[in-house]
Amino acid sequence: MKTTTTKTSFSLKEQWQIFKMLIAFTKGYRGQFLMSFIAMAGVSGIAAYLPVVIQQYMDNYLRMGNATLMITIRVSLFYLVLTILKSIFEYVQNYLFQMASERTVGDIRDTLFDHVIKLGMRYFDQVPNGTVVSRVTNDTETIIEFWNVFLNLFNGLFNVIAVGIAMFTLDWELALMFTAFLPIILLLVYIYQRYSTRIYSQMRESLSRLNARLSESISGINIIQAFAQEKRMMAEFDTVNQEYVVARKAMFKMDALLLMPAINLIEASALALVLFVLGRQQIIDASVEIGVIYAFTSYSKSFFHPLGQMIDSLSIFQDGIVSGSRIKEVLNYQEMAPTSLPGASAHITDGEISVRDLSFSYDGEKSVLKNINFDVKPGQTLALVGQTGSGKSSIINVLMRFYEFSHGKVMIDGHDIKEIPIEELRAKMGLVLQDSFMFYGDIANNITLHKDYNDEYIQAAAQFVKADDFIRAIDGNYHARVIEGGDAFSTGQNQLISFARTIIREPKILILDEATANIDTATEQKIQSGLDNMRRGRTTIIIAHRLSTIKDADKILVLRHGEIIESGTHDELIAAGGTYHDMYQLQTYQKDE
Ligand SMILES: Nc1ncnc2c1ncn2[C@@H]1O[C@H](COP(=O)(O)OP(=O)(O)OP(=O)(O)O)[C@@H](O)[C@H]1O
Repeated sequence: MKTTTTKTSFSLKEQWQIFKMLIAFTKGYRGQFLMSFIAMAGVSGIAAYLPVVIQQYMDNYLRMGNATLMITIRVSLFYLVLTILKSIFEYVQNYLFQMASERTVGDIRDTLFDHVIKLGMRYFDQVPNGTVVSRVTNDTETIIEFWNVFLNLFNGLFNVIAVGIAMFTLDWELALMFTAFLPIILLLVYIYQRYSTRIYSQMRESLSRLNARLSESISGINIIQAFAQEKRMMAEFDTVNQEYVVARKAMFKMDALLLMPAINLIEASALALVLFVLGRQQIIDASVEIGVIYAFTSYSKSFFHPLGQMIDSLSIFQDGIVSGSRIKEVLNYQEMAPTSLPGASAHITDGEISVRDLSFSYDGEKSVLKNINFDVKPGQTLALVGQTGSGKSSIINVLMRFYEFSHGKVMIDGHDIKEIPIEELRAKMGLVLQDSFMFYGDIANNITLHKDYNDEYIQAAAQFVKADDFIRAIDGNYHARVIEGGDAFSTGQNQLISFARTIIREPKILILDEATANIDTATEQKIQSGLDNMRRGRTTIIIAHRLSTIKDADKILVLRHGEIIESGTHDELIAAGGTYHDMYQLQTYQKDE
């Protein structure tokens, strides 16, 4: 399945489906949207009625010369009350609409996050982090704008209806002249829609190229600087930036030409025509009511302007559809993280592992593990060695159930691994990776991961893995701030914290995937005693490139191209004089040199 779309134009049917998906999110807030539309109808009604109040005052009183002070005050007060009422309706309309659309989009964000956090690792292998972030933030933000399109759309519609009724009531012939301009507006909508779709899609594509270039540059900044690639990156960025500027220029040109100026022109023409007709009538029979002229002059603005806003919104509609399609795509991605079988209830008690005929592939095509068989008794240590890409981490990925496997059997304590609930599996298998991720918070939170352990327990865990000394030496001790990613501490210190995080959960099985690879040999020796403490009495699987660190393992498996090619203890493998022997010789030789 394709996971990231760059598609920016959609057929009507596709647009309708995306629209339906977005509309489904309004479910809990339809009452608010409805109330907002009712308030909007009120605003349009009052706005259309206000000129009638003035028109009647002018034609019935001023023109007739019978406007008393009392009448004038009454008309003014009436006008004032209507205006205040209109403002209240406007407030209700905007407040409810914005509230409902913010809440809807809040729900979309939650739904997206809840979905993404449960997705299988394959999704994250295929989709760059920046893209996932953009789906949950930028694309949902666009949906707020998208709802505003409907605000403008209904506003325009209510206005046309209310002003239309008012105009026809006042003078149907003049009203007909105004409405005769509507087909021109429709033509404008058609032309604008045709050009804007193309121009906006070009603009969005160049913006997404710009974002991609930017995020690539920032994530690879150390490599860019180390290899003196700044000039090339600047030139490439400038090219995509210029493309974006050109696309935006095209959009401004189109907007400047087609939007408000065109609407203003139509409005002025309609008004000119009406004035011409009224002027002629005045010359012929002096029957023109001055208030009607006033009313039609105000209507020309309120009739055509909301229509202009409606056209302006059309491009945002397209943006919303594109963002909606991306949101839909994420929600439709159904390859979830592996789960246990329904009703799974097995427990891990001793930590005995047995793997039979395990084959595994990430993409369903290329096998990265072929026919893997091994057993680890409780408390034993198994080491996996082999060249880069030989499949060591893939075995861990299968054991941790990060990826689903389709061939073979993995048993823990005699239970099929799929019969063990995922929570039980993750609670009893302690994983330490090469890069220990630190969460925003303090050291204690990073050890407990917000589970309820008391302070003594936290300290005991840190002492056990030899992390206590360094933690006590820093300001704030266990409550020292940790920034996301753990940049405040050294790699070794981060690793010690992650050991404490693992050991506090008292796992039955320990998995160390190059846990000391980023640490210098001197620090590694210090950390080693912490690691030895962790391993004692626990089934342990270790991946290590430095073979000196796994000499004491009960069994060593040597992998090549996803297959086990040698298996035995360090002494047995050295005696066998095979690949392990050569690897060990090479490392010892390099060290001696
Ligand atoms: N997430 C993934 N998606 C697709 N293929 C992958 C993925 N991770 C690893 N591979 C492929 O699977 C094979 C085995 O990789 P694996 O990471 O298990 O090797 P490794 O022995 O742990 O290597 P290293 O020592 O470099 O960590 C490699 O060919 C690799 O390209």
